[in-house]
Amino acid sequence: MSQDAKPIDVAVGILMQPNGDVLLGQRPEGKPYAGYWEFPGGKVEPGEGIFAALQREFKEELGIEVLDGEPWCGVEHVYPHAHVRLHFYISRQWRGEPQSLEGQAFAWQGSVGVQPLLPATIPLIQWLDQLRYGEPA
Ligand SMILES: Nc1nc2c([nH]c(=O)n2[C@H]2C[C@H](O)[C@@H](COP(=O)(O)OP(=O)(O)OP(=O)(O)O)O2)c(=O)[nH]1
Repeated sequence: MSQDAKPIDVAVGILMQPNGDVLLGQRPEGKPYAGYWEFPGGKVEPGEGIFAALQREFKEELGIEVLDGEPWCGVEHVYPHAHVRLHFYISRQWRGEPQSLEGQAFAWQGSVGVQPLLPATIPLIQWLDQLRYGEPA
């Protein structure tokens, strides 16, 4: 895909527990960057709102209903396979217990220790630590 192509919008959700733990998932076989860790989410469909896409993806992948989401930050990244515009939301309220409906591995993480992470997601981890634990002294 050409780097000039219009970016693809992707809705991404960071589920955050009261203790600050966040949920990561591992990309399945058959997708670009299979085995890499990411925050759950996926491409926004034509005519779909970003938060609606996020709710749909969480229903499909994890079987939960995301009840609220605060837009947090946007990141654009050009991969060899696609030019993506990622819309990250932080969600603290959902209904149901996450289950792996599409065979992916998921992990709740405090300080994120799973590796490797998708390149565009790497900077988020430090920003997230600043959000959860404050600026380093
Ligand atoms: N979900 C998610 N996607 C991310 C993150 N970081 C990052 O660069 N991406 C990129 C990888 C992909 O190019 C794109 C998401 O597309 P995808 O292929 O996983 O989406 P999808 O589930 O809708 O895929 P499909 O229906 O086409 O199979 O966003 C992240 O933290 N979470």
